[in-house]
Amino acid sequence: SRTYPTQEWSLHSFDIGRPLGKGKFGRVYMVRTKTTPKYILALKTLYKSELVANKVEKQTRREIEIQQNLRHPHILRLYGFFHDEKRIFLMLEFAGKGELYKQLSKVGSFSEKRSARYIDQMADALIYLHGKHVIHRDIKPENLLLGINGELKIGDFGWSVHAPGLRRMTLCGTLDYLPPEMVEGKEHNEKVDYWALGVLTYEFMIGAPPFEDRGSVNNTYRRIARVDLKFPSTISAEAKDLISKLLQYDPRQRLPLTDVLRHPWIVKYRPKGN
Ligand SMILES: O=C(O)Cn1ncc2ncnc(NCCc3cnc(NC(=O)Nc4cccc(Cl)c4)s3)c21
Repeated sequence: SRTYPTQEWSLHSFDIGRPLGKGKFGRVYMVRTKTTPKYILALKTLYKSELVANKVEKQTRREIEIQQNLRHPHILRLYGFFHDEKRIFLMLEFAGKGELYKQLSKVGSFSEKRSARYIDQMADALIYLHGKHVIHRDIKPENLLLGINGELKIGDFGWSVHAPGLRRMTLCGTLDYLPPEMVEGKEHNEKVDYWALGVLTYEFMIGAPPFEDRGSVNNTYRRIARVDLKFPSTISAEAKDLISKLLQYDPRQRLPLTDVLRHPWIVKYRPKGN
């Protein structure tokens, strides 16, 4: 393949636009390259001191190495990175419609049709990821973005690893998406993303994750370990069927992603012509 001249990138390569969001480790800015043709990107700044303080510098390196080699329409591109003495800068594909979780919290929950289309795109991206033996491990609405045409983009590979992995729960994000095997600290494989896909499907349609207990972390753990799954009556039988087949305690019982793509609930809402 053609080898591009490794352009030396720096902050001076860009006109800085509006801030897009405030992540945990730094801000994200919309930027435009000064080169012609001009490209619009999202520039994520990560403060080295913060990465060291949170012991995630190794993860950041791993994320950069993993995400730079991924090319998929539903995975946010990481074009490259550069750093100065204080910060690391990630040059990311700009997601024109921003953060999915903001839309979800604005409307409360998505229709079955909108949810099914997102899950169809997620399954496609995860098949690609797992094909490269990468597990995302942090599938949740906060890590999903929307492209300019409303298409889903998985971002933030800050927790992805090459399968299989064993993760200590250092950076405790939300536990709601953790599968039983991770709650129990066992070894895990890409099937953790199958479980998270089931949790995501549930949260898209109901507006809250299935095992959430806002009052107690321990009770959330318990509900996950028991797969204490309840559906409101508003959910269609086909949606319940898919979610139940993904939220299986035994990772080996979880519905393979290729069968997710063929599931009646997904096929029913797939746009005609693809
Ligand atoms: O989301 C927003 O704030 C707003 N927004 N709106 C549009 C838009 N278009 C693109 N990107 C955006 N945001 C950046 C998304 C990320 C992708 N990849 C990341 N990687 C990361 O954070 N890695 C990381 C950090 C700290 C520690 C470790 Cl271990 C890993 S963040 C956009």
